[in-house]
Amino acid sequence: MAAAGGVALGLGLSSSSFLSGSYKRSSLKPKSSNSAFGGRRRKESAAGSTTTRAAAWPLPDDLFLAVGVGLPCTVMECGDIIYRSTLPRSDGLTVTPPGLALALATVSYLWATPGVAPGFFDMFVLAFLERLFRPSFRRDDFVLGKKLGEGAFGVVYKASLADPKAASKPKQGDLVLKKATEYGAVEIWMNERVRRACASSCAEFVYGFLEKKSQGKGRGEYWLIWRFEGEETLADLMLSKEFPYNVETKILGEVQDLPKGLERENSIIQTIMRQLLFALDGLHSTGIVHRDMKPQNVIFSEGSRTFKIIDLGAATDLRVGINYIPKEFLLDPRYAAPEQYIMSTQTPSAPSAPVATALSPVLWQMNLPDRFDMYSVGLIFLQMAFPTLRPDSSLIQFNRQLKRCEYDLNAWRASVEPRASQELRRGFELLDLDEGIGWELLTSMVRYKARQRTSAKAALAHPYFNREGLLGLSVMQNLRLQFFRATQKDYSEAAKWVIKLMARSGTQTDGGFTEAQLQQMREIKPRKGSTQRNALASILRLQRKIVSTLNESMDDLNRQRKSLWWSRWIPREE
Ligand SMILES: Nc1ncnc2c1ncn2[C@@H]1O[C@H](COP(=O)(O)OP(=O)(O)OP(=O)(O)O)[C@@H](O)[C@H]1O
Repeated sequence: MAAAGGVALGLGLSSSSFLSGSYKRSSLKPKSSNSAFGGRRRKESAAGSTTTRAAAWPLPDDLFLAVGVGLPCTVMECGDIIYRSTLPRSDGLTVTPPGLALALATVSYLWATPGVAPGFFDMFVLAFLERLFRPSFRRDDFVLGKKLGEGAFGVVYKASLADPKAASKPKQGDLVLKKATEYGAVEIWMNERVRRACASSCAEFVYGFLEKKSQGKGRGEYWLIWRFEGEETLADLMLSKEFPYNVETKILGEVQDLPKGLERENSIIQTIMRQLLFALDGLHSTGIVHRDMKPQNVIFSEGSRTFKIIDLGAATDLRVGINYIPKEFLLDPRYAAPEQYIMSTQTPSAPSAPVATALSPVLWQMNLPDRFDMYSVGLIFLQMAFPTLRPDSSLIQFNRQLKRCEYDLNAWRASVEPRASQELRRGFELLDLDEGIGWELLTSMVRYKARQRTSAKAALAHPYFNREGLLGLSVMQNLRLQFFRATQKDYSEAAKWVIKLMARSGTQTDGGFTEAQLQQMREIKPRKGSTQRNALASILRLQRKIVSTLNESMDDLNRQRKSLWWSRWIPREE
């Protein structure tokens, strides 16, 4: 009966692995050379097209038992059933070109911005560990100092620890405390995410907690704690007449031994821009879009001598779909890009966090949401170069002018340059240094179409940040510049040109398109009166309605699911 037991165990295994098991060769001796088990033939089509194979044993009472299912030997390697040496080796992986391509594609997808694999690691390992070792604080642990600011999302104070000697509390030094009135939990999540993914991009976050209301009624308040980075924001520094020289000493620790002038100012602005883009690239690479980039939200960190980003209250984490609501409208009109939404309005609200993470590279590539911040940084660059555009009123006026020029900076320049003031002309001169490389970078950021704007990573690789300017570019850097220029071109103009060309040369006999046909291609409108067309239109309308209803119900479901998911991460009341 040992054989019967063995057969039962062997169900579903291929005959090769089956035979390398506990059978003794003698007990399996076939009666004929082409039948593995003698007595019965395998149920296998001659062409090998069937995948079902029956194997049976003669048992003592001529009883046949057990059926195995496996691939036919025409498909898989079975080897000679008697001599093991002829069986295929089971020593591991065979690398094939399609397999390798598939593996590479999978790895690139998992690591493409904003990063599916790092996202899962962050969500299920790092965030979990951080929660275990999180220190605990209460509002009473701090003494509030002067008010630093009050915005739409809360009140910010300078603060210090009530008992600096207390164990398990953060190191000495001043802190910043924010009592969040809105989106407190989201801001805590964002800051914790940034601390794990790109700590140097933003002000150092210490902790966030939920404090019960003193009377025990209501939801309680969220408090956020950061290390105090410094007294001045970029906005404060830009207000000074000394800008950008007032930043030079802060960044370098000393004044450069150079005469004051455009070259020196340009190199200081370059350093500020590099630091800003570096910080922003850190956020974008991890799937966070700030949505409120402005000089007021860039603080100079005295400790690291760099500019850091603050105020993640309006930020959105597209890796896990947190605070991402397509219909939401959150922006500062002075610095906001012309598009109202960072994601297409056709995109439904993000699904549950793990699903959102898995799909995030697709959504990111479809919408390029980071380009919203790039427009704002472009405006900061513009304000640094043109002192006249620094006051709010001038920036608002500039925005109006740019809108009139259809967001084309070159058109704006052409309209203002002939009657420009001395100060405005100086700004153009600064950006025109090194064959206009600064102007080129600026125009690649401030564009109407998000897709045509450069990313923070590409901007950092721009030759503007090369110290010696264009003349000092190596062959590789020159190639990179050519590539950058090629990717920045507006190909819609080229498409229009091709269409025009086709119209001119096209005739029906030549097989080309006539002007009338092209017009039809441009605006395909349904003709009236066709019953077939009307029926098709009704079906399409119905289909659209079903899809939008489904999306809305999915959104509702996801909102409920997400609120459950959220409760795991939001700090509980202390
Ligand atoms: N880590 C920090 N170190 C030093 N100062 C800080 C820090 N964080 C915030 N500040 C100061 O507090 C001010 C307000 O901070 P923040 O912008 O985060 O608050 P807010 O309530 O969201 O304000 P708003 O809505 O106006 O942007 C900042 O302008 C800055 O001067």
